[in-house]
Amino acid sequence: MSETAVLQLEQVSKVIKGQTLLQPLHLKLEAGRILALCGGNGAGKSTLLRLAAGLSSPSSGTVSVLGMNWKRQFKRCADSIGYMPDDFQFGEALTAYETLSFYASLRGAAPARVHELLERTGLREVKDRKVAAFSKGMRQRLLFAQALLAAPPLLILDEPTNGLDPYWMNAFAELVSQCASEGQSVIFSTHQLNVAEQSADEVIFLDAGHVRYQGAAAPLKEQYAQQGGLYGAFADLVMSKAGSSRPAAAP
Ligand SMILES: Nc1ncnc2c1ncn2[C@@H]1O[C@H](COP(=O)(O)OP(=O)(O)OP(=O)(O)O)[C@@H](O)[C@H]1O
Repeated sequence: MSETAVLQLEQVSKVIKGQTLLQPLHLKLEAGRILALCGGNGAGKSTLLRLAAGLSSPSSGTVSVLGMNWKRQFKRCADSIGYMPDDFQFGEALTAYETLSFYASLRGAAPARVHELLERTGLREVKDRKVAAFSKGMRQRLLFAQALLAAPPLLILDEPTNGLDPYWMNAFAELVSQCASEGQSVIFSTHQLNVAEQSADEVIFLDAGHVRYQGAAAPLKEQYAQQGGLYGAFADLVMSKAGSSRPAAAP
């Protein structure tokens, strides 16, 4: 008997006002796997992640988390995910510690978890500083810590490395790999193919709502080893096609 997928999309599409943002797609993410969603601006990455996070309803098909349908078991699905949106404003009057403690109380996470995550995301030293004084990268790390609070089975991260410096971009890859080794599944979007290269087991290349590649990262990395790995693969399978979205960042 096959294991229940942590995230499953079956024949899912998204159409808004007659415009197809996402062509019908299937996706199955197993426990402990990391999936990178790569694509240029407007490719449909956030659209897909919002569907996975139950924040938007599919125009066709079904989205389920651990075999539960978002429509029928919203609360249990919501309790099973950690979500990091691509744009989010924290309450600026609170410190990093207060902010994370606030979300911890909403998610039922222990105070010790707040300290642990401040440490893991490099924010312990600045925990008593107001979030208003945080840089973009520090806010991103706080947002990432927020998603990890309840140690959910599924992490849905929209552009998690946006604004991170090279050290933290590398650290992000290590952090998600650690989450996966502890059994959590991760789906994240990125423009940075080097981040996908470092951490993803599986990749989806999206282009104007179309899936151009979906599958294991390893054979693609091997096939395009002489052309820069996943960057070379993306250049060949997406960027070289007429009418494709703009290039993603080079490694
Ligand atoms: N609510 C909406 N109504 C109409 N069009 C929308 C809506 N949300 C997104 N779109 C369009 O859907 C397409 C995909 O948007 P989406 O935000 O999913 O792309 P993305 O891959 O996350 O892009 P980026 O890398 O720039 O963040 C874009 O053309 C966008 O303009």
